[in-house]
Amino acid sequence: MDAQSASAPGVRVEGVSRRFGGLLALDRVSLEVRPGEVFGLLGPNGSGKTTLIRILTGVLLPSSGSAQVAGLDVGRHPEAVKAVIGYSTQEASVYRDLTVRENLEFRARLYLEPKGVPYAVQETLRRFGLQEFADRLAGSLSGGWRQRLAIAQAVVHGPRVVFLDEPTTGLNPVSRRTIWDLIHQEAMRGAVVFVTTHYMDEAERCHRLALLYEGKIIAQGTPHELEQLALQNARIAYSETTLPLEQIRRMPGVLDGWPSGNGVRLILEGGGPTPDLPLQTIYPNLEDVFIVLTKYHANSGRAEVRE
Ligand SMILES: Nc1ncnc2c1ncn2[C@@H]1O[C@H](COP(=O)(O)OP(=O)(O)OP(=O)(O)O)[C@@H](O)[C@H]1O
Repeated sequence: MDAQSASAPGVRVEGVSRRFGGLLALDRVSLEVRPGEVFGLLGPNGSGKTTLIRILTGVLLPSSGSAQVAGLDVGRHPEAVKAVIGYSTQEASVYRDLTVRENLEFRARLYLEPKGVPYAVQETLRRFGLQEFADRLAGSLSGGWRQRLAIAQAVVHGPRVVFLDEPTTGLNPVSRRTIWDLIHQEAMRGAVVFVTTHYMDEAERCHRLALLYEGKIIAQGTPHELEQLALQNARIAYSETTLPLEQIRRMPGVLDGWPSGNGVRLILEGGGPTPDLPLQTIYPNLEDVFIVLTKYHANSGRAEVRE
């Protein structure tokens, strides 16, 4: 991150709610993301991730609250917001019957003066390692390379804020790793990068995360902070037991459990009774964190956000 991007405005969301008829899809969401940060939005289906991204990309107005993207108010200046962002959804972004270069040119022309297009395209081909595929039809690329192109065209015009909706879904681990390197490359040039993902192991690669649940942010922080927050509310353990899972899940103090290796991985209520099982305490991963925080929120809201 350079000195200029460190002081440039990123994304600020203050008390944003969004209703669809009787449904409150977003409930007083607040967050702030700085240039140079990769920010992960996590949440189950229907938790409001897409609604939040649609608001931040100037497509949808909030019912209440306010949001600024690169210093621009999304409610007052949606068109100006669209000019400073890049957006890539899973399926929609790449035209399969255009070449890689044509795809990039098409997107660059929407944002840049004609004389700036060739350099932006050439530079993006280079940065994304796409030169040797430049004249291939996008439809003939493998899934990993097509996804690389999808991100490349989201950023070809050098946007200040980039939104990537599930950028690695369906890719093998090697391609996923490459895509994450490219995501961090965008943050390093000073962009704000928003990523939605369902893969918990990948969420660890974000600088910070927000967990959305039923339209509310129930926790936000670095992966490490969220792990610590989960540990304030629960204990994660491994038990080498052959007892049936259903029986284990009904034991007092057990919040959840699932098969793992030769035993069971358990989430135990913090400060609750200890089940009569051989237990080995283990450090939580982000999937554990997600389960702990959503369960506590659903039951009592005890693990509410603190920053
Ligand atoms: N245009 C709309 N009209 C009515 N309801 C909507 C509209 N858009 C979203 N919703 C509802 O708002 C809630 C949040 O949806 P949203 O698509 O934001 O969730 P999501 O977290 O992105 O889910 P997914 O992971 O499945 O994409 C859902 O209950 C959804 O049905």
